[in-house]
Order: sequence, then structure tokens, then C-alpha cells
Amino acid sequence: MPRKNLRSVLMVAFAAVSAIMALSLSLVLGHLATERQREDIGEAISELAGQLRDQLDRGMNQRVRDIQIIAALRQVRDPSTSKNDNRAVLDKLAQTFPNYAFIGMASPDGIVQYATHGLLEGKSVAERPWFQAGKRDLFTGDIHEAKLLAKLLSPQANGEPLRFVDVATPVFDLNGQFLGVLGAHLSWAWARGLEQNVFTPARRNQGIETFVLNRSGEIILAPPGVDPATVKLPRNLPTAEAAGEPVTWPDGNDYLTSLVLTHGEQNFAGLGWKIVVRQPTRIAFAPVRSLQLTILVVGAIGALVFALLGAWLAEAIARPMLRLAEAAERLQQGESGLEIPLENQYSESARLSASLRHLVAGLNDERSKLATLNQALEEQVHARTDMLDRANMHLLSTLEERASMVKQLEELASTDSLTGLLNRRAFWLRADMEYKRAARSGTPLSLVMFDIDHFKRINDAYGHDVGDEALRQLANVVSASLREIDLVARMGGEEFALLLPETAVEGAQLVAERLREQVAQIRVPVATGGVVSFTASFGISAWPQELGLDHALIRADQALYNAKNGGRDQVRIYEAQS
Ligand SMILES: Nc1nc2c(ncn2[C@@H]2O[C@H](COP(=O)(O)OP(=O)(O)OP(=O)(O)O)[C@@H](O)[C@H]2O)c(=O)[nH]1
Repeated sequence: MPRKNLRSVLMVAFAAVSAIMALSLSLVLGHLATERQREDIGEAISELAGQLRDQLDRGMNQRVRDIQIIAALRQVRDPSTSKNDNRAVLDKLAQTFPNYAFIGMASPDGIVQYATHGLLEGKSVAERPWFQAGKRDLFTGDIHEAKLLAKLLSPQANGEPLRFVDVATPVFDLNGQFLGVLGAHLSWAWARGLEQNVFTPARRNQGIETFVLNRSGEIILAPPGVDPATVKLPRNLPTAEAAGEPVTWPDGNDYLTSLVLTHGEQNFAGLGWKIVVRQPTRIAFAPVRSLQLTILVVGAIGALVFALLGAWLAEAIARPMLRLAEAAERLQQGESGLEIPLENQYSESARLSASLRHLVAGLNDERSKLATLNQALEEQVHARTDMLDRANMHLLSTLEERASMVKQLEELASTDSLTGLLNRRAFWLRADMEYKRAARSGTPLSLVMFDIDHFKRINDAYGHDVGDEALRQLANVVSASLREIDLVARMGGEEFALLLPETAVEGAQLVAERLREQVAQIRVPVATGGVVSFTASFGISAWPQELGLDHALIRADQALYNAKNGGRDQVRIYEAQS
């Protein structure tokens, strides 16, 4: 798996952290702002509803007070006052408030006595609810469509039906006797005017709409141009006063919905109206969404900036490390004279470079020590090798010397020093080997013993040196006369033995005869002048396989004895009976 580099890790980490922060900030702020916005908007539209509510209540209270003031006027209570005078008072009042559609005084039997602009005068209003209720007490009646007045008054410009709110009060004469009912019809256009004062076009552009409901929940005032009959109210409309509740209306849209209740004012007890104000959440929360989007955009830019910052930071952190790593690699590849750079940008890199420099210095030191050591070692090995070579050569020559000495010693051990012939011990060893060879090959072997005749006399007469010379010459003669495979030994004194391989007794006899003749030819010079000659006697025996050497030699010796006894200078063969 390829290793990640520091730059990408820090870039991603910085970008991720800032992106997460931006996202969470957007979500948290969005959430907080949404709540705050909901509250603000809820309060704002509740305040608008409250304004409308207050104006409606105040307006109604003023109308009630108007009617009560008129009913308390002495002129009106005095039955002798002319209708014209009283009508003039009512007209005057109507002028102060243009939305009075009708103010009139009805007699106890319900006949209108005088009224603004003479409307309905002489007509019976006995069945009208305001008259019925007004006979008993102060009455304020909920909105209703005009019955009698509809024909008398001109229709509204916007085509809406003429609707009124009624105010009525009983009137008592100066004696306190019931005089009739003073009633007023207040055109509902008044409410529309109030609504338009509060809900300005600017607010309408923000989608803010208001609905006024009567006590039974019917819409008595809808936004301009909206037919109240077409408006469906949500089932879950708040029942108590509420500020900015999110409510889904039957048109499928979500609205922040506020509700306020009218409560009357002073003389006006209130009619239980509700004022509902709504604003589409889509519009209400647009600033919040815009804020969220702004945070996200700023966050994204922040993430980018942080990623670049991360990359720069990683570069700044990694640069000294990379330089150190590069120097270390070059050193590893064997580049000489290279120094690990000093990286003092920050304490960690300074520490690392100092450690590496120390390490490299130590290594260089070790390397030079090792080189010196190697050279010394090589020289030592060279010297040791030379020494070893010399020792080897010395050993070799010693071994060669020793081998030749051994050979000489062996020769000395097996040779008679006077004659150079085999001595007795060597003869026995060689004879044994020949015996075994003859036994394997089944060839005959013969032994010959011979002895110089009267040798004592030579020694005695001419001295020992002459005797020695006689022995040497005899040895030379015998050695020159024999085959290579034949053995000749000096057995002691002037006695000699011959072993003749592959030779039967007859052959041995011929050899012995030849030697006897040759010995007799020997002339040993003497110091006093002249020469000495001598003879020798020979005894022959076969060496049969069943006999040991000692026995065979005894037989040959026996034959020699016989030759000596027979007169010397002769050859005798061993005979069993002798
Ligand atoms: N010069 C010399 N004399 C030796 C040597 N070894 C033995 N002798 C002598 O040889 C003589 C041998 O004498 P004997 O045993 O009596 O025999 P001989 O005189 O030869 O008599 P026969 O053998 O009976 O003919 C002695 O006098 C020894 O001293 C030797 O190496 N050199």
C-alpha cells in the first residue's frame, strides 16, 4: 500500500475540519436562526394582529361610547325635542365617523323616529336583533349583512356585500321612562380600512395575510380580493393566542401562524373575534436559508483556504525532513564528503539534523578506524602468510631431511657396516618375505651358507685390516656375481648366507661353485708387499615350505660343516642322513 504524504494528509485534515465546522456551524446557526426567526416573525405578526385587534376594539369602544353619549344627551331624552333637532345631532355624529351607515332612534314599538339622513324613518325595526337586545341593555351585535338598509344604501365599490356591526342602547326620558332604542350600524368597510392601515402593501409583499374570525369561527374579514368562502382554515388552528406557530394550511403550504383574541375595551365587552395572521414559512425563513447558504459558501472558501494552509504547513514541516532524507540517501549511495545539512527551522528538525550529523560523524570515524584496522590486518595477514610459507618450506625441507635420515637409518639398520651387505636381522626379514612369495607362487627356494677358510690365519699373519679388506673384496665379488633378486648377507664374522629365490638345490650348487671359484681369484694386497689369497667353503640346503628359516639355515650350516670337514674349498649339499 503506498504511504500517504504529509501534505495530502494535512490538506485533507484541514479541509475536512473546516468543512465540518462550516457545515455544523451552518446547521447549528441555521437551527438557532430558524428558532429565532420563527420567534421574531411570530412576534412581529402577532404584534400586527395585536395592532389590528386593538384598533378594532378601540373603534368599537368609541362607537359604543358615541351611542352612550347620544343616549345620555338631555335633548335626546327630552320627548319634546323635535325630530329634526335630534336628527341633526345624529348627522353631526355621523360626520365625525364616516363609517356610520346608520344611526337612528326607534320608539318602544320599534318604529324609527329619526335617523341619519332620515334613513328608515317610520319603518319598523321591531324584529331586528339590535332593537330587541337594545331594549334591555347596551348591545353590540356581531357582523351581519344589511337587511333593510341594503336597498337604501349604494353598494360598495369593491363589490363586497354591505355588512354591519350593530351598537344599540336603551334611551330613557328625563323621568327615567323607557323612550326607545338608539341604534347604530357600523359599516364593516371600517374594519377593512383598519386592516389595510396595519397590513401595508410592503407587508403583503412578504406574504403576510390576516383573517378575522367571529366567535363561531367564520371568516368575517379576509385579505383584499380574497373571497372568505373560498378560504379553508386549518383544523389545527391554535385555539388560544399563539405567536408564529408553524401550521400546514389546507392549501398544502406551511405558514407561520399567529392568533390573537379580541377582548373589548372599557365600555365594549368584545365580540369574541379572533385575528389570524399567517406568513408562508418559505418566505419567512428565506433570510435563514440565505444565512445558511452564506455560511456554507464561506465555509467552503474557508475549507479551501485551510486546505492550502495545510499544504503550505505540511510543506514547511516536511521540507527540512525531505532535505535530511535526501542527504541520508546520498550518503547511503556512497557519496563521500557529504554533510547532513543543519535544519534549524524548528526545534524538532534541529534535533533530528543534529542527531543525524552526530551519527554520520560517528560512522565516518568508525569507517576510518575500520579502514586503518583493515590495513593493519592486511599487513599482518601478509606477514603471517610469509611466515607460514617460510615455516612450510622449512618443514618441507625438514621432512625431506628426516625422510632421508630415516632412509639412511633404515639402511644402516639393515646393512653391515664393513661390507655393505645385508646384516643378519635384515636377512631374516627379507628372507621371510621371499619365503611367503615362494609359498604363493610354488617356486623353489635355496639357502647357501659359506665361510672363508682359515680366516683366523689371515688376521693373525697380516693383521685385522687385511682381514677386513678380504671380507670387503669377497662381498664385492659375491654382490657382482648374483642376480638382483638374490639376497646376500654377512651373518657374523667371516660367515655369509645366500638366499636364492626360484632356485632349486641344483641351481644353487652351480651358483655356489661359481662363487667358490671367484673367491679363490681374490687377491688382497698387504702392506709389506705381496698379496693374500684365500678360499671359502659352501653348504647348500633347499628351503622346503614345511620348515622355518632357522631349520633350513641349520641344514645349510650342517652342509657347510660337512664341506669344512671334507677339506674346505668345496661345495656340499645337505643330506638328511649326514
Ligand atoms: N680381520 C677380521 N677378522 C675377523 C673378523 N671377524 C672374525 N674374525 C676372525 O676370524 C677368525 C675366525 O677363526 P675361526 O673361527 O677359528 O675359523 P678359521 O680360522 O677361518 O678356520 P676354519 O673356518 O675352520 O677354516 C677369528 O680369528 C676372528 O678373530 C673381522 O671382522 N675382521
